[in-house]
Amino acid sequence: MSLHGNDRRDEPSMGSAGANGTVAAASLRLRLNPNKEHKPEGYEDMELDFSPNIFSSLERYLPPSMLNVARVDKAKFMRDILLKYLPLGERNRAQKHKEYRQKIIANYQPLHRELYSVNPATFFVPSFLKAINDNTEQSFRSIMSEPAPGIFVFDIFQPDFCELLLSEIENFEKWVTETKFRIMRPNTMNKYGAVLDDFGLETMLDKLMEGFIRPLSKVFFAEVGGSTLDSHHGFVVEYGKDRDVDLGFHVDDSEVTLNVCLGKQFSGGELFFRGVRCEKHVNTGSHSEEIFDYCHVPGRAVLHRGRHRHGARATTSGHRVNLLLWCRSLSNDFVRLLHTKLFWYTHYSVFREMKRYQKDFSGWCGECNREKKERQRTTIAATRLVSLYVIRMFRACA
Ligand SMILES: O=C(O)CCC(=O)C(=O)O
Ligand SMILES: [Fe+2]
Repeated sequence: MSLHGNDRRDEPSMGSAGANGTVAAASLRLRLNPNKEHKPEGYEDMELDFSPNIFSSLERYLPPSMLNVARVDKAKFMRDILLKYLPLGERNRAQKHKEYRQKIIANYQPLHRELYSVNPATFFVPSFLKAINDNTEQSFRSIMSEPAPGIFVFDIFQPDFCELLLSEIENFEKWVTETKFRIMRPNTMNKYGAVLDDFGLETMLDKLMEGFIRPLSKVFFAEVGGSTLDSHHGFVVEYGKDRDVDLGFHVDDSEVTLNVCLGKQFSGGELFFRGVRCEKHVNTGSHSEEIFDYCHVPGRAVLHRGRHRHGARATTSGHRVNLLLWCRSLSNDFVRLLHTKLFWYTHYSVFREMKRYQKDFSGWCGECNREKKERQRTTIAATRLVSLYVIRMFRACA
């Protein structure tokens, strides 16, 4: 079992927290709880080291005195805090990656500019759009099926959008071949595919996550950080002849994963799911009720927890391209970590690191859940035994 990740891991380092609901980070202080009334600003148009969404969600943790200062000062304040806890190696890596991206963006000419910002009416099928606009659990359920617990399936993209995106990807790959540019693949398990964020689609995908996937995750995956998704890794995987064949059993480096088939014609390539597991239980066996296979349909999305173990079977003919959006929750957990003295941060999810310090994930890990039930059964059985014993004692004395 592998963590299907594109990022490295680092060890936590320690620091100190203040006593009054704010964190002393040298002279920098953040609130312990977010100010829910405060409406954060957008940071999309600014040159920042982290995703604009992270700044928007972190803004709710600013001390009251900072809330009304100029946006650029708020951004600087938050950037300083984030950089302070980003390990040096990680900071260098992030800088190199930024330069890599800038080189691509300066040289690659997009084919379909209309893809680079979200246009709901041309991107999404009307049923999906209506459900998102209605924004209720009932409206979401009306367009979704849940063929296995925690796996949601629904139509999302219009065929024309899928075609346009496929042709943009082909155009990018043509450019890569012609210029012999050495691109980074989406992650360690793929030899093919491309990172959409690297050639200009990051802002569009951020909007897709923020406006269309977070509302769903807030309802269905709140216990794993679904309501605070604030950054993503967006890429396509490609299977078929001269491409990847299949994908091994893994968990994603995400809190919530959106997987949409863009096309084209293919057979095989089914996803197989085998239950949700925390870090400790990731290699445990699966139970019959956790076994679920799913066949991809172009334009259709599968939404699941990143910790829902899965893999993809061989694509036996044709060519399959899927869009993957690994959605992550960084800032809220970053603040909580500051307050719990675990002053540690990298641009991948701190939420998952926190799990190393927690023990019971029975809310979503199948195995923790079973262990908890087992503990409850044992406790009940023991209590009964003791009661029986006491009753017998009582009767014997009477
Ligand atoms: O091929 C697929 O549909 C699965 C891809 C996947 O699970 C991943 O990239 O994390
Ligand atoms: Fe995956």
